Order: sequence, then C-alpha cells, then structure tokens
Amino acid sequence: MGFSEAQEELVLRSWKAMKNDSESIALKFFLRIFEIAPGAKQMFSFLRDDAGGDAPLENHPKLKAHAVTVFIMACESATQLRSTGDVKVREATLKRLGATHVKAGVADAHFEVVKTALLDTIRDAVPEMWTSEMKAAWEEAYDQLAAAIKEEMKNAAASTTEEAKDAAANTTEEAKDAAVA
Ligand code: HEM
Repeated sequence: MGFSEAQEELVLRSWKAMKNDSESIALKFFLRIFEIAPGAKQMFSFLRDDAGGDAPLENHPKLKAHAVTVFIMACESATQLRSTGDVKVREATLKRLGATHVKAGVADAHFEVVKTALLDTIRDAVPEMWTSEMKAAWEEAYDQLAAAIKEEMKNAAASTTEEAKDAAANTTEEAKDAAVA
C-alpha cells in the first residue's frame, strides 16, 4: 500500500504537536505497554524481578529511551514511506535491532501490544487532532517498521540456530575424539 502525502502530513503534524512534551508522553507510552501486557516487563533485563523489578517504572531511563526511540523511528518511517515507498533503517542498525529483540525474547504479539500502546498514547496526547485517517497513517508507518525489524529477527534467529548446530557438532566431534583417545 502506498503512503500518501496526506498520511505523511498527519504523522508529522501530530508528532510536531507532541514533540515538546515527548518525555512525559513517552512515559505514558511505556506505562501503557505494561498495562496491556504486564508480562513484557520480564523482557527488559533491568526490570526483571531479580534486578529489583518492583522499582517504579518511571525511574528507568533506558525504558523511556526505548519508548522515545520507537516513537521517533515510526515517525521517520512515515517520512521514508512517502519519499521512497520503503522503510530504510541503516543495515547495521537493523541487524543489531534484530539480534537484540531475538535475544530479549520479543515475539509478534509484543509488536501488536506496542502498536496498540503507541496508538492509544497518540490518541490521548492529541485528542483534538485524532481521526481514523491519522490512526491509519501511524499504523502503516509502525507496521512497516515492525516488519523490517521482524525480518531481521528471522535472520538473527536463523544464524543463532546455525551457531548452535555448529557448537553441537563440535561437541560431538570432541566427544568422539575423547572416546577414541
Ligand atoms: C517498531 C518497534 C520497535 C522499535 C523501533 C524498537 C527499538 C529498539 C531499540 C533502538 C533498542 C535498543 C537496542 C538496540 O539498538 O539494539 C531496543 C531494545 C529493546 N527492545 Fe525494542 N523496539 C521495538 C519493539 C519492541 C517490542 C515490541 C518489544 C517487546 C515488548 C521490545 C523490547 C525491547 C527490549 C527488551 C530491548 C532490550 C532492552 C535492554 O534490556 O537493554 N521492543 N528496541
């Protein structure tokens, strides 16, 4: 589906309205994520129970940074969709994102949770602007970005499996050698 100039304008206009308040909006965004999916907390290394997971969420700068990043990247995604018809995240960045999210155990369902939280947050931040067209524009920008990350997650998972196979094969070889010796 093509991304129209009007859709880009909707994303950028709402982003501009939220930008000055992005810290507190980002805070609401990630609190909303854990309201919808409390279990997602366990994925963030610094939020796990054994890492003092009961500390107030708003004290976690890394988490807030994640929320702001998702916001900004979705916004950039909208601009790129309009100008190139595709989402371009630098290859090195995308690779790292794939690996990080596989390692953290992020699944498709979590991308849906984050999407819902993002849309809810924007709706509440700019209620006077919010329309079904604005929602659709943000959805499309986020979906394309998420698709790019998920694709890279598949590659990261495949190479992890290959590495595991290699490691297993080496162990078998070593065991054989040991048995022969
Ligand atoms: C389009 C959606 C998303 C974007 C743009 C995004 C972006 C990022 C970025 C930039 C990082 C920093 C690490 C790195 O650069 O490799 C990160 C880390 C992480 N993300 Fe996401 N993310 C997205 C979706 C999600 C979802 C759906 C979850 C699961 C709820 C998630 C959970 C995490 C976790 C657990 C980390 C590692 C944090 C840590 O322990 O340091 N992300 N993400």
